[in-house]
Amino acid sequence: MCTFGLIALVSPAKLHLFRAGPTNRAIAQGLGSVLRLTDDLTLSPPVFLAPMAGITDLPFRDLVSRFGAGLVVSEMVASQEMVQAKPGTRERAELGFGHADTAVQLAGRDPYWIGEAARMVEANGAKMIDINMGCPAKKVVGGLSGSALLRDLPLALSLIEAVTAAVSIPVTLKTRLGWDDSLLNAPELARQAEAAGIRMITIHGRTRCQFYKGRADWAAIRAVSESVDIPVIANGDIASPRDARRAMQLSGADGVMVGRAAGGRPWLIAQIAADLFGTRAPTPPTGRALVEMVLEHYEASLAFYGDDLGKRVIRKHLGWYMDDARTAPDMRRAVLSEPDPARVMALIPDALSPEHEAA
Ligand SMILES: Cc1cc2nc3c(=O)[nH]c(=O)nc-3n(C[C@H](O)[C@H](O)[C@H](O)COP(=O)(O)O)c2cc1C
Repeated sequence: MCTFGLIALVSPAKLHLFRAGPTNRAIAQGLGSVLRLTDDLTLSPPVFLAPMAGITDLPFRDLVSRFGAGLVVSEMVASQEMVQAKPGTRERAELGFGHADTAVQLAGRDPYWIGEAARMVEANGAKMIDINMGCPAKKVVGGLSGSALLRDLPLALSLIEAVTAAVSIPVTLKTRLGWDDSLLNAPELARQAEAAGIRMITIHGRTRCQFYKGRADWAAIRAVSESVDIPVIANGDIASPRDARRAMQLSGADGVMVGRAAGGRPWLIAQIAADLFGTRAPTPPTGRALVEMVLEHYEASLAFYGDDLGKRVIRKHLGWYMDDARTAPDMRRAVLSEPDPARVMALIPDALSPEHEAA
């Protein structure tokens, strides 16, 4: 099932669907909803699903794509581990059927391995590669990848160059405002990245040392928007169309990327896009339609990972679906503690029904 290499071959290219005009920023802020990354690749609408390890796997990306998203990004894939086929790594880069609007995100600290991984991802049929220079986790930073690269721009640049030299598909970058308040060097990194061929940059409006504390500073992203001509995407704490509008205004960015708030609400990206860019508004499912969607997500997870891992991975999504449905605590506990997938599926209709809402 997780046949890296086979699945992607049948992804139809959903490119060239929109006409793009002269400059990205003018289009995104004025005429409409198209970002041109290269002559061959446009993204529309510029409202994207953020990469989230353990969350944005193929079943979830697929669901979000079906509601509508200009781009969905895979979980971060460690380059060397992927090339060496370490268990679990290649599944993260799976593209699935029918969705060309997926970027595979690579993390790495060695130009050789990240270049090899990029070649592999392109050969598998990906249309875009994103490089992770934002992950704050100690394990990643300790290995000198993720946001640690903000403290070593020459290494960051050599990784970017290794990827852009290895592939002909567009390469993008995701990072933070800087390492800490005394090193807010995202604009410098963005300028160097643009010169090295990066086609779009996403900025999470926090520093590495903030991890996820405080609020994302959308206004601080403006320094990056004003430093480069490539599209800039604002990220961090965007949970509604109102937030997205404000983030775009304050940051001067060309689009937004939404992470945590999409958990349990796979339609949120499409809702934001409809509000900001006038694309087709999704109908958030309720009642029977919601139950069917959640059951389908559950089954997709079991099919993708196998029952044992699948039932564990999907549990956090079930928790978010139940948060959104305001499921009563006892019912919630029953669903989340049930080990048998068939019994979980039998409980889902009740758990998501209004009678089991918390008082
Ligand atoms: C559980 C989790 C996993 C994440 N994994 C990744 C990742 O693999 N790559 C990455 O660039 N960012 C990762 N992020 C950061 C998100 O992409 C995003 O930048 C951050 O959550 C802020 O956006 P949000 O407030 O919309 O969630 C992760 C965040 C969370 C919460």
